[in-house]
Amino acid sequence: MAFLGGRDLRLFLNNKIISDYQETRIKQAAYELSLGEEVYRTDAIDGKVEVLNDKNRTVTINPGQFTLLMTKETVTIPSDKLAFISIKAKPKLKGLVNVSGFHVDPGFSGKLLFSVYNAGPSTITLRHDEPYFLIWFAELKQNLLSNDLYNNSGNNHQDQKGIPSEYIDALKSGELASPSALLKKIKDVEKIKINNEYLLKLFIGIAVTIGLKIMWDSNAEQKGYEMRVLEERTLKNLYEQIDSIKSNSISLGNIDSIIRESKQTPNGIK
Ligand SMILES: O=c1ccn([C@H]2C[C@H](O)[C@@H](COP(=O)(O)OP(=O)(O)OP(=O)(O)O)O2)c(=O)[nH]1
Repeated sequence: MAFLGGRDLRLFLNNKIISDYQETRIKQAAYELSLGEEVYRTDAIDGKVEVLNDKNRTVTINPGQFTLLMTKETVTIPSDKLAFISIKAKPKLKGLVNVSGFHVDPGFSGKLLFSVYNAGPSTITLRHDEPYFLIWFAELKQNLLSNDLYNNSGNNHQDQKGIPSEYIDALKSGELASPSALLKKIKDVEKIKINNEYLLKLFIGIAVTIGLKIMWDSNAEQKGYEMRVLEERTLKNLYEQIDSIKSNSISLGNIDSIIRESKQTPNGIK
C-alpha cells in the first residue's frame, strides 16, 4: 500500500472522487475538504441541527462541548483505494479534539461526518466553506471484491448527506460530564450559595432591627407607665394640699364671721 502524492494524486482526483474538486485544494500529499452546511452542537439552544450558509456563516464550539461537523464535499472511494481523514492542526492546537476518524472505506460514497470536542479553555469558531479537514488516499495492492466494498446493504454511512438523527438523539439523551460542564455546575452552586448567604445576612439584619425596635418600644412603655404613676401621685398630693387649704380657709372664714358679728353688737359683746 502506498500513499498518493504529487502527480499521481492530481491524476487520480477529479469531480467524481471529490465533488467541487479544485486542484488548488491539494496541499502536500493531502486534499483539503471544507466545512459544509450541517452542524450539531450539544449546547444548541433548540437542540436542533444548525444550517450554515451565507447568512449564518459560523459555528462556535464552546469549551467542553461536543459537536458534529459535516463536510461540504461528497467523497467517493474506488475499490482499489483506502482513504484516511483528519482535522487540520490550527483548530486542534486551539483545543479541538477530533474524536471520530480515521479512515474511509473502499466503496464509500457520501459526505464525511466528524465528531469533535473542545478540550480548550476558549470558544473555537469555524466558518462555513473554510477548509478544516484533510484526506489522504492510499492505493491497495489488490482491488476489493464487489461484495467486500462499503455499500448500501449493511453499512450505515453510505450516501450520507446530512447528520443522522440517531447520533443527535444519542448526544441529547444525557448530561455532558465534561470538565467545563462540571466547572459551570460548580459556579452555579457557588452563585446559589452566595445568594443564600446574602439572604441569610439580610434576614438576620431584619430580625435584629425588629428585635431592637420591640425592646425600644417596651422600654418606652415602661417609662410611660412610671411617668403616669408619678403624675398621678403628684396630682393626688396636689388635691390633698388643695383640700387642706380649703378646710383651713373654711375655719378662717368662721373666725372672720365671729369677729364681724362681735363688732356689730353695741358692747362689743353679743
Ligand atoms: O469519522 C468518520 C469515520 C468514518 N466515516 C465514514 C467513512 C467510513 O467509510 C464510514 C464507515 O466507517 P466505520 O466503518 O468506521 O463505521 P461503522 O460504525 O463501522 O459504520 P458501518 O456500520 O456503516 O460500517 O463512515 C465518517 O464519515 N467519519
